Amino acid sequence: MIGVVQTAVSLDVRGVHFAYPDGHVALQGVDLNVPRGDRVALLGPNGAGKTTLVLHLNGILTPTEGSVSVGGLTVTPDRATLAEVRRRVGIVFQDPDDQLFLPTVAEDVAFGPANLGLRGAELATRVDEALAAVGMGEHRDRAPQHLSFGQRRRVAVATVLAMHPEILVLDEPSSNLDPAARRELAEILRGLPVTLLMVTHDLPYAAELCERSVILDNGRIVADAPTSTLLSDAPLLARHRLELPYGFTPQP
Ligand SMILES: Nc1ncnc2c1ncn2[C@@H]1O[C@H](COP(=O)(O)OP(=O)(O)OP(=O)(O)O)[C@@H](O)[C@H]1O
Repeated sequence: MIGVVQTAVSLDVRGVHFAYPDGHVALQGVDLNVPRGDRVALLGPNGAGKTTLVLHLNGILTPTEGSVSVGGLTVTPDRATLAEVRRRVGIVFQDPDDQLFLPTVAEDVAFGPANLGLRGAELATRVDEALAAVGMGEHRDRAPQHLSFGQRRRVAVATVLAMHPEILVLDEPSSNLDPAARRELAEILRGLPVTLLMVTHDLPYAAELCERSVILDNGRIVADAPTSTLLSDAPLLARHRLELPYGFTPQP
């Protein structure tokens, strides 16, 4: 087992409402509890509120009503709490270019732990382990902008793993990956001993990686069940604009 994560803590979202400054109500009373070590897929149509919910998990957004806690720590907007929450919750955004901005892969991966105060051998070990976990060690001295999209996605995952997060949140990790890169990323994610929350439109990916799935629609959780149960419910999927690829049958 790779040594990049020490503990996994649970996520507790209670009664979260959120309205954007223009008044648009994006979340309308979301409850979601993820026990330690579980892997949960967050499904739902465009505009359902998935990214808005993710942005609450490390305090980028603050609920209008309700609360979010991470391993028992309630997310509040004060600096000390936010620093600890962001250490515990690592978010891999959909576009890796949002997370890569330094001249080399190794510098990008070192950036977060260096900000936590790590230096020298300890920092080097973090970088080596995170790059090894995503199979990108040999690319450490390359410029991120010269890598393929799938390689940049892996490096973005490494930048988050290097922080030793307890909860890993991924926003559409399989999008724009070729079939081999998609499968390899699934193998990497399956091997990580973290609590995992994955936003995805890729229902087979949810089935492959997550024992449980929730559907968010119109700012509300409308289903929460084992992934195979949920994906076998054709009327439920149709009601929430979710479609299985042709020929895919969920395995119990
Ligand atoms: N900055 C903003 N200001 C106002 N409304 C916003 C803002 N960002 C998102 N919204 C609205 O909030 C709702 C939820 O958006 P969100 O991006 O969370 O959906 P999503 O489920 O992630 O969608 P997708 O699958 O398309 O990524 C949408 O109706 C969207 O138009």
